Amino acid sequence: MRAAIVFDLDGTLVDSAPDIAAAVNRMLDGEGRPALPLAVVIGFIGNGIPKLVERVIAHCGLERDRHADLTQATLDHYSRAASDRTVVYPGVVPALEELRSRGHALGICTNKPEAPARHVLQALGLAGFFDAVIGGDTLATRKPHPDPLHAAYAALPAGPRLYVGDSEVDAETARRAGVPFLLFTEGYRKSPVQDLHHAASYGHGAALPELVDRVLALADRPADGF
Ligand SMILES: O=C(O)COP(=O)(O)O
Ligand SMILES: [Mg+2]
Repeated sequence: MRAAIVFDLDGTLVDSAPDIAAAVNRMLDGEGRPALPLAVVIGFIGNGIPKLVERVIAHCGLERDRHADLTQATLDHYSRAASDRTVVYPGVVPALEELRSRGHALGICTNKPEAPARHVLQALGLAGFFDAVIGGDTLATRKPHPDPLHAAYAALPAGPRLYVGDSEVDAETARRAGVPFLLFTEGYRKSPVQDLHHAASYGHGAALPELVDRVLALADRPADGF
């Protein structure tokens, strides 16, 4: 069965938080503010850069009416260094190779803006796996709105659909799109696994190909009601 499998990017395929935190901290440095620890910035990731900056502003007590220019400054810093410290999670490359060799079509639906998302995919050697890349600024809406996910499937050949992600936002997006969700448990999730609506979960990329088979087989049985 050839499926259309769409992946989230940050915290699912790549550990990009160190570069995101570096961009935030360069912006804060420009404001004369101290750097934030990585763990704090990770807690702000998931809804795209504008929301991330809104959370930084609230956390640091910066002026809220600076949101537009602080977002632009963060994006500028990030765009200049989006792949310096970002790494692909273990097992992801062989898993993507295996999924492609089984004939599945792969896509990306991320809240990261599309340009840096494409840059990161290219720089880390992942771009060739994906036939669709939808970023946080590709459409007028972003996750958890289901439209970006629908747009990713629309750009792939028809087939059973799966979404793979790491966060509350991804689980909610899949739920709203009516698509089974595979949860990567080692990304930037904030709540316990059981609080996220998901069909299956995994903690290492190597588990993905078999898990995809299992969830596709389940989804094929109408009584399971995904
Ligand atoms: O940019 C973000 O906030 C999150 O990006 P993601 O959707 O790839 O996890
Ligand atoms: Mg993510």
